[in-house]
Amino acid sequence: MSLNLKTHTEHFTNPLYLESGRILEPYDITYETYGELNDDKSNVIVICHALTGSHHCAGIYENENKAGWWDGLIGSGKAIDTDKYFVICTNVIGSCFGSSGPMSPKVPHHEPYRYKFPVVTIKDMVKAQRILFDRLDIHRVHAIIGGSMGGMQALQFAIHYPNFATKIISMAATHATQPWAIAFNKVAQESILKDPDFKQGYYDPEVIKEQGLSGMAVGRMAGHISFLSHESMRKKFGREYKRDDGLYELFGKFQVESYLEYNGYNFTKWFDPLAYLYITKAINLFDLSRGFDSLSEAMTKVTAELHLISFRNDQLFKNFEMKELSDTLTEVGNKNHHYIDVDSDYGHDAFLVELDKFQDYVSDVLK
Ligand SMILES: CC(=O)SCCNC(=O)CCNC(=O)[C@H](O)C(C)(C)COP(=O)(O)OP(=O)(O)OC[C@H]1O[C@@H](n2cnc3c(N)ncnc32)[C@H](O)[C@@H]1OP(=O)(O)O
Ligand SMILES: N[C@@H](CCO)C(=O)O
Repeated sequence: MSLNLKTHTEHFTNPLYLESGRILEPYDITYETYGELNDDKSNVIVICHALTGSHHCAGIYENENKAGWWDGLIGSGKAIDTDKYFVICTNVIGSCFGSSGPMSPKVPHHEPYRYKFPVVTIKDMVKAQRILFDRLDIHRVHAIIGGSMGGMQALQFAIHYPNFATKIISMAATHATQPWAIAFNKVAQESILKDPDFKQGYYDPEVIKEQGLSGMAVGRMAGHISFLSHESMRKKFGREYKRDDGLYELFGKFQVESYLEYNGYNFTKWFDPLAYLYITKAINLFDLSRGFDSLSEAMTKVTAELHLISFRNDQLFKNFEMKELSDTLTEVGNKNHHYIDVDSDYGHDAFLVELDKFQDYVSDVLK
């Protein structure tokens, strides 16, 4: 069957009350759907994206050759089967792919918000999605699935909207962002802020897309180190040197250097620097226990069937962080959660790359 990919943007004029006490008003949410909604609306699956992801998680747009970021997992006959399920993925607020973010026009003068955009949290991102689903007249879903920051959103749904999803799968995430991950984000943030072409937030986005922003490129290189692992880099690149570069040229490159350079500079052509600052801030602030006396108290709210998936060699959100969450659920008497540690060397981005290692698990959970 056809994927039935549709992209939409909804405009909201009611205030969105944020965790910080600030208000976002008005705001837009861009989202994508795949498959068909059934008559009793019982076949909805929500997908939540990571730091630099977007609502485009499956299929290929006309005139493009790159598929959505979880295309291997979502589609006709795939683990998240769009012949059966109606899949929705929204772009989070604070991002740069259609939903309101720091470069969106601020009413009444319609100049971009830039630093005037409020800090948003993962809880705010989830709240905005919940408001969208209300508008779509969807009040309960079969499952919510996400990886990395998407996994954080899935967990936030589990404690703040416990009756919204029957099943929740959170992978490559944590219950609270740890200093190691905040440190990598700090390198990226500082590199962006200190780049003179960032112009203290008053850059021209078209110029950045054209010329790149070396600060952001360097920050993203640090990010890539945290998304891979010692083992996967060794497997991917070894000590291989770029063929055309002389070994004793100062700027001759190892393949790993070439990889970081390519992905760092390429990134600045498709992602907005202010959105990177805002979303990394949201990730840093993530702590499921905020607003509760403890993580244990937060976990007592969970009623959905909850699946926690870690990746053995994830260097960003270590596998034991998910185990801690699983142990806490057990301690508070939750009998409806499952934890698996996927045997993978790849590192954090295994949830994007090594689909074969967890797709059967996902499809079994959804049955
Ligand atoms: C989850 C979400 O919500 S979406 C976020 C997903 N997107 C990102 O993380 C953006 C960055 N992209 C990536 O890191 C990767 O493309 C992944 C993780 C998505 C996929 O990884 P892989 O399939 O293993 O791709 P790989 O890492 O080999 O290649 C990535 C790019 O580096 C390039 N590359 C690989 N090796 C080298 C090298 N030695 N020198 C230069 N470039 C290289 C590839 O050609 C590819 O380029 P392209 O993106 O223009 O096609
Ligand atoms: N590499 C992915 C996951 C990061 O957590 C991204 O950039 O969104």
